[in-house]
Amino acid sequence: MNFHTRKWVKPEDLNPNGSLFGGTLLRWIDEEAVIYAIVQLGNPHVVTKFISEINFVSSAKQGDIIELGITATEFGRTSITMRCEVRNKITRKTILSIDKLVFVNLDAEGTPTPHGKTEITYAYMSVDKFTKDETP
Ligand SMILES: CCCCCCCCCCCCCCCC(=O)SCCNC(=O)CCNC(=O)[C@H](O)C(C)(C)COP(=O)(O)OP(=O)(O)OC[C@H]1O[C@@H](n2cnc3c(N)ncnc32)[C@H](O)[C@@H]1OP(=O)(O)O
Repeated sequence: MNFHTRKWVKPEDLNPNGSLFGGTLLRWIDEEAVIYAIVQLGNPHVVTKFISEINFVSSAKQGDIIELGITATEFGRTSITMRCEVRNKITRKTILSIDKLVFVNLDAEGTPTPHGKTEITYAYMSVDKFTKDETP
């Protein structure tokens, strides 16, 4: 799993207990996951369909740097399924895990449409970004 996105937990991200708001973290994950799905499927018309149990394993506090990891686990006909993990960048302690996030590939009318993908790729709109060995 690649942890591409890092976030610095700031005062505006905190709940009244002083730890990272769960809803804020979920918003960051939804955004990260949809960008991943758009890149993998090569289509900007993608929606969140299903998110499985969310396990808030440990909390993050102000000043922590956290990183979001997403990987595709299954390519369906019109859907892509991903797994997500969030961890503390310094300690590597897991903050959250989600086993299943399903996004659906849509046509211009908003109808599910086959994406034709079967495996993880490293290209977007036919532009190769890196080879597998070069991924950060
Ligand atoms: C590089 C960057 C460029 C950026 C460039 C700009 C981009 C700029 C655009 C940004 C975009 C942002 C997007 C943000 C993310 C939202 O915020 S999306 C908003 C929240 N989500 C929604 O509003 C979706 C609402 N739901 C729906 O509209 C309909 O349920 C859907 C998604 C059209 C699907 O309809 P449906 O009748 O369920 O369709 P159906 O054909 O039965 O199933 C479709 C697939 O879903 C699967 N599925 C259905 N139900 C389930 C379930 N409960 N569990 C698991 N899978 C299921 C099916 O198995 C099927 O998969 P495949 O077997 O074909 O692989």
